[in-house]
Amino acid sequence: MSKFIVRGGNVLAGNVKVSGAKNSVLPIIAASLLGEEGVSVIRDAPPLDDVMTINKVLESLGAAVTYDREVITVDARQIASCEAPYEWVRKMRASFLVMGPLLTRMGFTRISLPGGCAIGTRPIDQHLKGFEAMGAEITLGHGFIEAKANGRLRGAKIYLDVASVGATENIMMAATLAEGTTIIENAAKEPEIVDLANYLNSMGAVVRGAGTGMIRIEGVERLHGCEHTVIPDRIEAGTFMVAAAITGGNIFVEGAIADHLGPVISKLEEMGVTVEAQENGVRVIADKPLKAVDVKTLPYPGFPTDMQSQMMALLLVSEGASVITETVFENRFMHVDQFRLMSADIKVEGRSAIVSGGSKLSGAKVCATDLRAGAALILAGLTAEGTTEVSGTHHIDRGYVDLAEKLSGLGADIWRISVEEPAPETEKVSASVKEEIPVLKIQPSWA
Ligand SMILES: CC(=O)N[C@H]1[C@@H](OP(=O)(O)OP(=O)(O)OC[C@H]2O[C@@H](n3ccc(=O)[nH]c3=O)[C@H](O)[C@@H]2O)O[C@H](CO)[C@@H](O)[C@@H]1O
Ligand SMILES: C=C(OP(=O)(O)O)C(=O)O
Repeated sequence: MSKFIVRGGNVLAGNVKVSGAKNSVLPIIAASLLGEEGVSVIRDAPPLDDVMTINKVLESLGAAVTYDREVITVDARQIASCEAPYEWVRKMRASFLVMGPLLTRMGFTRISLPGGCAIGTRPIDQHLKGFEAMGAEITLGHGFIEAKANGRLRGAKIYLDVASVGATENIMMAATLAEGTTIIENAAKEPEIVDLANYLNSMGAVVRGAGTGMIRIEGVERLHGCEHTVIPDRIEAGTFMVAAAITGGNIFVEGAIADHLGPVISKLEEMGVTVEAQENGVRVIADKPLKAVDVKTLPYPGFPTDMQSQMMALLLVSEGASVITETVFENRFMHVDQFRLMSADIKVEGRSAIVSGGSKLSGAKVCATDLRAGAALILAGLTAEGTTEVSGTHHIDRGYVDLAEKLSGLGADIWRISVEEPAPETEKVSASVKEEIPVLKIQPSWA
């Protein structure tokens, strides 16, 4: 177990490079199960714990997977099992994305129910509705879902009740090998959907309209491996943009695609931050006091829910009161209690949080309740008075590559310590002090 230790007060400046997008690479790795011929080569695959998990899922299904210096190869010519084991699906909901590829290619799949998580119940009804419309028989029981196709899946017209990212991806993948045409209406429009569609098309699929609310897929007989480079992670980029703003800094976020970050850039500009879109990235300069703004999360192209907690950290140090409304997940304010430990003044009323900004945050011992909450607490720690200790780092490692190293490269006083486990709260504190180590490149356990 480990913790991040952050000493607040440094102004961040310099250049930071964004890694490949977690939310692109995960469905893309799942999609590589569709390749009956050849091998897939996926470049700019970030060394994240989630990537390790989905690679393990593929291996458990019989695919051969290698990972070397951000390049993944997947040889899925032989599939030995159609069952995604509980131990992996429990760790990461995106494991459920192997369902569409397995069902359409193998005609059968059995997968553990992903269940809820810290940010909401996260049902999968829209995924299943899509598979059923394509002719699959779905059975649920004993914590598993079984899906069976009698022959090939059939193309269908599917209207999603919510523009779900995962359901759009799962159905799109299933439709690539279905007989005939599938149309997904009210499809999610996220850049990661477009990246997946580009990958599928490179495999020989025929997917049109990705990035709009209507996606049309013409089924083909077979798909093959291909080469693909994953898009930069817009949420990691947004997190560094907030790091610049919260410390009054000047950061060039290399690789950030301004087009993917429209609402985040707009909100930062409304607050008084200067954002310059450049050819290979985005420069963020914060040289004046920040103004409070209201934020409402929405599906893309609205403000991303995955940036909500980081934005809350920023609004805590801005002048005035702001209202943050979370419309995507029903329980994504778990970080509020942790911010309160840092002397934040936030009231939650239903789906809205009223943030009273302008007072100095104080360093405290806090815990990441989910991935983005962890990043947000680190951001708050960068500006807080004194030292902040952030535990729950396993959440952060799911989605950020070398976060402490990248921030310290920009001048932040942040490092990671290992902590002995298990121990009662009081003992953990002394362990953390005892085992302080300088910033070093933390290798993922599987590298
Ligand atoms: C690996 C990945 O890409 N994760 C992202 C993906 O998650 P994920 O794909 O799980 O998110 P969805 O877009 O599916 O969820 C959005 C909303 O739809 C609801 N819903 C979803 C499916 C369904 O069958 N029924 C249903 O009601 C969910 O409970 C949620 O309230 O998009 C989210 C929303 O941008 C992001 O926060 C996650 O980082
Ligand atoms: C919620 C997130 O991811 P996941 O869907 O993988 O839990 C996230 O990236 O913030």
